[in-house]
Order: sequence, then C-alpha cells, then structure tokens
Amino acid sequence: MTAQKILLLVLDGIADRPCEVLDGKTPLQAAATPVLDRLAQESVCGIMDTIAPGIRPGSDTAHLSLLGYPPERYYTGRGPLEAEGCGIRMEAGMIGFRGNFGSLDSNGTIIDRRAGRIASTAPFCDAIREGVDLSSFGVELFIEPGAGHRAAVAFRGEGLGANVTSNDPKHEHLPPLPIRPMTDAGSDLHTAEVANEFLRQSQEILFDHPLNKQRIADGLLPANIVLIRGAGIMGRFEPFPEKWKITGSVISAAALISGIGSAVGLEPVQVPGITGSADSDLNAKIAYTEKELDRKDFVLLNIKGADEFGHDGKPLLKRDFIEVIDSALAPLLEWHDIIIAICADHTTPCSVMDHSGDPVPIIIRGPGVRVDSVAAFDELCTAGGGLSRIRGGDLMPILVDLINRSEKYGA
Ligand SMILES: O=C(O)[C@@H](CO)OP(=O)(O)O
Ligand SMILES: [Mg+2]
Repeated sequence: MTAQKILLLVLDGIADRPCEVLDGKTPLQAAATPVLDRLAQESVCGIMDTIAPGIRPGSDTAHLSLLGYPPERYYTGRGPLEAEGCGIRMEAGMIGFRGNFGSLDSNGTIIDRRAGRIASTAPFCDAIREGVDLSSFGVELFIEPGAGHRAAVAFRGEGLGANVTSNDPKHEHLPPLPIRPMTDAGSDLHTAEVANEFLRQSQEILFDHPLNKQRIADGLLPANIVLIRGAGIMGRFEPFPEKWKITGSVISAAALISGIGSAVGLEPVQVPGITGSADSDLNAKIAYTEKELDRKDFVLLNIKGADEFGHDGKPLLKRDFIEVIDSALAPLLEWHDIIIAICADHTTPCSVMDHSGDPVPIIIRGPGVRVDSVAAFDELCTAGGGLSRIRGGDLMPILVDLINRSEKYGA
C-alpha cells in the first residue's frame, strides 16, 4: 500500500537539554509517553537540524525550513507572517511587526515581557486601534490580537521602510529601547518615527485603561506596553500546491504558524477551544486534523504549549504537559494509511528559556517506511535510528517521496 496523505505534527519547542531537577533527563525523556514511544517503534527515526547544525532557529525560520522554503531565500521578518496570521492582509508596501503586551513598572523598567501570560489582549488592541492617530505621518494603523500576550501591528502608508530595530530588549529588568533605523534610507527613518509615535500614544492609552487599573487592583501584572519586533514586508512564496503538487491545510493556535501557512498557500483551519497554551483543547485539534486529512493531501499541525514551559524555565510543568500531549495523540496509533512525521521546530531548553541550536527528534511512520529499532521518542533514542541526522529542508522531499509523488531527478 502507498499512503496518499501526509500529517506533519510539530510539537513546538518540545526538545530540551538535560535538566538537573529531572536527574539529568530532558522533560521528554522524563515524561511517560507510551503513545509517542509506540509511534517511534513503528517509525524510521532520527534527529534534525531544522536549519543547520548549531543554528538557533526562530519558530518562523524553522517552520519555513520544514515546509521547504529555505529561510535564507524566503524570510523577510517575523512581523508580516504574524500579522497575516492575526488576520491583517499584508498588502505590498505595508510593514508588519510581532507585538507582545508586556508590563512596565513605575520606573519604566520591563518587569514581564508577557504581562503575566495574559489570556487575551483583544480589549487593549481595540483601545489602541481607536485611540492612536498616525495621520500626521500619512499612516494607517492595524493592530490585532494573537494568542495570549501576542499581537500583530502593521503600518500602511507611502514610503515606509522595513529596516528598523525593536523596542523589545528580549530580557526583563531593562527599559524598552527606542526604535532606530538600521540604514540611512529616509524610508527606514520614517518607519522608526512612526513606530516610536505609535508606542508613545499606545502607552498613554494602556496606562489609563480601566482593565489595567483593575488588573493592578487584583494583584495582576498590567498590559501597559507593546513590545514590537520582527519588522518586515510580506515575502513572495511559490505556492505550496505548485511546489509540492499536493494540497494542504494548517492547524495552529499560534498566529505565526497559521500566518506562515496562509503565506505559502496552506488553508488555515479554525478550531474552537485551542489556545496555544497548556489549556488548549488538544482533542479538538486531533479531531479537526482527521477531518482535514479527508479533504487535503497534507496537514501541518502545531501543538505549542511545551515551548511556553521551556521559555518560562519550568521543566516539571513541561514534562507534565508532554504527558498530556501524549494521551491526546492516542488516535494517531490507528491512522495506518497516512505518512505521519512528528518532530519539534527547535529545542527550547528550560535552562536557556529561549531556543537553542540543538537538533530535535524526528520520526516518520506509515506505509512503506523502513522501520528501525528505536524504542522511544526522545532527543537521544531517535538519534540511533535509520534517518540519522537530517536538516529541516530534507523533510518535505522525504515525505513527498513516501507518497510516491516526487519527481525523478534524471532520466
Ligand atoms: O511567541 C512565543 O511563544 C515566543 C517565542 O517565539 O515569543 P515571546 O518570547 O515573545 O513570548
Ligand atoms: Mg517554536
């Protein structure tokens, strides 16, 4: 039998480094994962450098690479992808940014880059959209919430450049940075001025916002600053159905991943109850994936929560959530007629609280796969499998070949 369909399941940031508190195991090694282990036993396994050995991928460049779009050729910044995923149509000339709602103290120091992982920023985005006026610059503002503390910001106007810095110092206990142009071009200076004015006005609105006053009264961190990063224009992508000759969908709570999907020509599928965090309805995600695989040749499914625990430096919670993911994946054991690839997009070590360049585990299961003797799904065991060590850019050619849809190289 030859499979006709492909599921690419990305367990975002699930890979880690050995953790002291887990007796030198990674959270994935320490977790009881009977389902993932069974899948690994029925797979060809390996490890993968999503971009290249030692390169620390962002989720953006990692997913582009996994989908077969080398980031060195296709990546124009995180902002436009995040914006597209939040529902902002990124037309030519628009500049998009990824936004975080964070917390500033009275000294102007960032005390949390994620406003205590606030559940929703929609009311703050509404207030900023209504209150900020950039018309003196001839610029129209777009701002939309993403999952949790995340949002996307975009500017539309004449002569805007994309080469500007971020106000996000990427670490707490520091003040926000001024946005600066990175070249001498007038267009970049223009964007920097617009962005700094946007930040000034939005901060005033956020400081006065009744919901922030309420949050402080309740002992919660206020969402009183927008940290923007990843400025860019939307790139041009060869459509996925033309490139790989298969149709596809994307299922993800993270706007960045749905944005990448829609930018390359995958259809984003809305699933009720998914959050991108540990409280996400993973059963709904799996049920929608199964339905989507009836309609399409390919589904990219991203499960995010483990990455958040890596960023928060919480190995025990990361281990526990990996067990929740494992149970939710039980239906996959019965999906025998499709090619299932399971991997991470990058390692997010709890000790680093950010991504690292360590390779990630990868397993591929389905009809025609040359099953090896790997017994468990983790960073070390899969390294002994038949895939050895591949790069993210190798994955789509391998998957498309397994459904016998690859083109012959040569005569
Ligand atoms: O969106 C996220 O989950 C992370 C990593 O990409 O970003 P931040 O550190 O800004 O929360
Ligand atoms: Mg990621």
